[in-house]
Amino acid sequence: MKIFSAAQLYEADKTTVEKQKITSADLMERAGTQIFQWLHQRLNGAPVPIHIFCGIGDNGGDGLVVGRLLIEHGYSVIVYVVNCSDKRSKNFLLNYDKIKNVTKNWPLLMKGEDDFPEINSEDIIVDAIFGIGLNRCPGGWVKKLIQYLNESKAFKLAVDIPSGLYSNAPLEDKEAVLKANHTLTFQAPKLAFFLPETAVFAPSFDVLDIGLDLEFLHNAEPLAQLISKPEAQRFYQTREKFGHKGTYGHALIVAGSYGKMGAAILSTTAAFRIGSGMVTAFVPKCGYNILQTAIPEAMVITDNEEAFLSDISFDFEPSAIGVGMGIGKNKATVEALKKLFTDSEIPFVIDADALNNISENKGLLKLLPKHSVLTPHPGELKRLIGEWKDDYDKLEKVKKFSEKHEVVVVIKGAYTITVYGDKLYINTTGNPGMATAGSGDALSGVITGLLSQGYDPLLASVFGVYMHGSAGDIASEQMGFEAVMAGDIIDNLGEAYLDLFAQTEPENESSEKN
Ligand SMILES: NC(=O)C1=CN([C@@H]2O[C@H](COP(=O)(O)OP(=O)(O)OC[C@H]3O[C@@H](n4cnc5c(N)ncnc54)[C@H](O)[C@@H]3O)[C@@H](O)[C@H]2O)[C@H](O)CC1
Ligand SMILES: [K+]
Repeated sequence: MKIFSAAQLYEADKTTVEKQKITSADLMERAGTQIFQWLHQRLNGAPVPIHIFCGIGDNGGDGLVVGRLLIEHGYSVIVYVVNCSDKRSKNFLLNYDKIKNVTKNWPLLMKGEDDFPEINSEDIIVDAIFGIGLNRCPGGWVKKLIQYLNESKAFKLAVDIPSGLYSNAPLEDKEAVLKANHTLTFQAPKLAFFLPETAVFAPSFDVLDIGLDLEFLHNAEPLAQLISKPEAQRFYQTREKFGHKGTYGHALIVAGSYGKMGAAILSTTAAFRIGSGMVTAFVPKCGYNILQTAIPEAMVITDNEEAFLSDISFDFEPSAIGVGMGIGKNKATVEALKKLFTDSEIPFVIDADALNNISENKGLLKLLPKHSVLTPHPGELKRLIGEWKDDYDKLEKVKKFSEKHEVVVVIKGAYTITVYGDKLYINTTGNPGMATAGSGDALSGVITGLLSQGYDPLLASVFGVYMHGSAGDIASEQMGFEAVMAGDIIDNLGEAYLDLFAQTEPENESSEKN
């Protein structure tokens, strides 16, 4: 699924109206009707008080449509107009008139703090104050209203986007954004829903299809691509009936140091579980017995040093190399990396201490084979590219870094974002249970294992991140977030493959769950 900018959505809106020969009011009716249906299906006529806060633009217009339809269906509705300006939009005014046909209780005009209503915790708040047309940070009493609503324990449903959030620009004041419990967003999710500083305001959402012109949406270059099951299914490469272990490559995992041999075990196992034909672990001498005992399927080569890596030499041609998990920052290890990067022509997966060593010895970057995959968590990324002002600045810096060094960067987080040149791929699988030691080692093993099977570096990254997250989701469903350990993620990679094509009950809604 594509993520578009606010400007593109306005453009799509315009094209749709022209091509479908409808009015913009018709489109608003469609949007409002979708929101109404979502609520109606869940409330089923329950007499819960619904407070709808409408701004004076088209987001407010959507709120008025929802209000009218709810009133027509007998719900207990109070509509407020957050009267922050006289510049009411055409479709706001049209629906402001229409709502007066269905109720004697005209919308309440709010002009300041004195007009803030009492809201009980069992009530529902519908936030239709600002949508994607936000053009400045909410201030004055409107900001106070947003704060007042945030303090309420009532369920808060945002229309299109939580008010005060820009769809694709940095946050100015986190005190002036509505903290929605759920957001119903039109046609495509907004970039702000996926970035750490702003995602907290839209912790869950559904995408409502309002029938914007498909040709326009198909041809528009998105800000980012969202990776869910349908995309992952397309990435999957079928295993051949007559394949043999050589068909699926020979991955080399260069990992571990004294006290951190678990990292090597996790990456090696993950490379196997994602489908590598063969996996060799290259570890310091102290890891030999550990690896041979823990993973009998793996081959093991050792360094001359007992406790750290100093000379990474091997006598076969791996089809992919993952390096860095638990290797430490010994000087000799830096030299070993230099030689490894210089001698190899195939792209690497670079993780953990290999990233830290690169950050401290930037010359190593130039030695990296093109299309290598770097998998930093936020701390490692900061060491690599320096500080950033906000999430958007971070993405721009990573894009430049990716372009300059011709590498794929996997920014790990709640929504892991894979960056390649100016393209962004946002993953949708994964959960807080995966914030656990070794989860990153598992991911680097997964990506290395996919590379070894012939997935290209970008696909291996995007698909690997999806599969890793999906395995983590299956693990958490079985045991709860807290109990998940990295090994559980790896153990469920098989289930994640099965889940990829499992038959599921068809959804009877035109919405995408998240
Ligand atoms: N294209 C679509 O997908 C459709 C979107 N719909 C809805 O329309 C809104 C966008 O409406 P728009 O009128 O352009 O903008 P807003 O309603 O978000 O608000 C604009 C309004 O508010 C003023 N304003 C902006 N920021 C502030 C501020 N900080 N303080 C005070 N006033 C502010 C601004 O000047 C304007 O007057 C979209 O989100 C959807 O909900 C359609 O209904 C269906 C098609
Ligand atoms: K809103």
